[in-house]
Amino acid sequence: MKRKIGIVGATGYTGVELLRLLVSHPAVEITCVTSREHAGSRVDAMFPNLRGYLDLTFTAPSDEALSACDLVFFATPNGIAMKSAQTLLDAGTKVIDLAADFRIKDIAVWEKWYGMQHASPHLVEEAVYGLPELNRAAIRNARLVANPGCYPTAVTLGLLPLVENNLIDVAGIIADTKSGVSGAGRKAEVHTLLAEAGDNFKAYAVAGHRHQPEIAQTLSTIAQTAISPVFVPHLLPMIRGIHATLYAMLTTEADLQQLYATRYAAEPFVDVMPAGSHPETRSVRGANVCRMAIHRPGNGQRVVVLSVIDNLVKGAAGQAVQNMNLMLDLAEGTALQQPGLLP
Ligand SMILES: NC(=O)C1=CN([C@@H]2O[C@H](COP(=O)(O)OP(=O)(O)OC[C@H]3O[C@@H](n4cnc5c(N)ncnc54)[C@H](OP(=O)(O)O)[C@@H]3O)[C@@H](O)[C@H]2O)C=CC1
Ligand SMILES: CC(=O)N[C@@H](CCC(=O)OP(=O)(O)O)C(=O)O
Repeated sequence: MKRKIGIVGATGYTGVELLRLLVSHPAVEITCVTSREHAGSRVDAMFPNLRGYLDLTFTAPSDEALSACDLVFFATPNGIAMKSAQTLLDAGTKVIDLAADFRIKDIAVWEKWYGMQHASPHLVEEAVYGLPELNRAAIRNARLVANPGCYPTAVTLGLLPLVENNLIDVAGIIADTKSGVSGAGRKAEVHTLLAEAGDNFKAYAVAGHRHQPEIAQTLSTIAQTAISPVFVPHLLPMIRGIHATLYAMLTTEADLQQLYATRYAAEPFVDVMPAGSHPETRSVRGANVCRMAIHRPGNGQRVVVLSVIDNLVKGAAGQAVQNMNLMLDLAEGTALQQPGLLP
């Protein structure tokens, strides 16, 4: 029997990306999709790319209706999933939150960065951080998964082999990252207007961005020492994609190409390119892949890792489906095999 899936916030960019991926999934059936604004409208009237794939109408969010699902995705702003998660878990429904409600283990840190009181701090400890390349076994057994942020996915995967093997000066890590505007979601905001973001390029949140503590938490847990990297995001005049340029100083000599190739050899959704390559965001557009390349400029001690993802796929909905597959004991790559969309 197909598993019943619900999506809260199905009219947003990550919500409609979940729909695009899940309509071709052979083992699941989407049974409940919510929108407060568009309740009562047909999904394919709003998203014609889904015509012929989905015969469903948006409903207003209701914990009772969502509790009939085997698994529910929250593709909602921060602070929504934390209000419903306990009710759904009590009903035996698994939960994946694409927002940040369950990502940060230190509640005080979360409340500082997200500017609100946590509604279910007791669930944060139980929640598994949904980066399969790090936590696959725990995700398989989880009822509640915190899907990672988009920038943290690109940055963490790019740095993982160096940090796991204690090869770099962790005090000097710099994560210089750039995102397309879909990373900001579908809501109307001046800074994502074509006339503002198009033909323009700028850094933002240099003084502090909420993904910095998320990256710091993961890297610090791996290294078992406090790591607080410099993290600078930029807004690129494109729609999908994140490019992270990661800088660190080697403290121990190693064959980095071999190290990365070995670390990710069994990972279906991480691609380590040949030494000296330049991964492009368009090579992962629409694909659930983190593609990376390792550089040693001048063969010195400086390491530069280039890491690209589609923020809506490996950075959000694709990673969430990968986690769903693990949680429902399905083949991990089901519905996630599409290559990137060129040009
Ligand atoms: N965009 C990206 O690249 C990434 C986004 N994320 C995170 O995923 C989440 C969703 O992002 P994104 O799809 O971009 O967001 P959008 O702003 O595009 O969509 C938000 C969705 O949530 C619904 N919603 C808003 N408020 C509520 C509420 N109070 N209760 C129930 N539903 C609500 C909206 O529909 P309606 O108002 O009609 O109910 C809409 O469908 C966010 O937390 C974001 O930070 C994570 C990684 C990457
Ligand atoms: C370009 C852009 O605006 N990106 C967003 C990415 C954040 C995001 O998606 O939030 P979570 O991953 O934490 O849910 C930002 O910088 O706020």
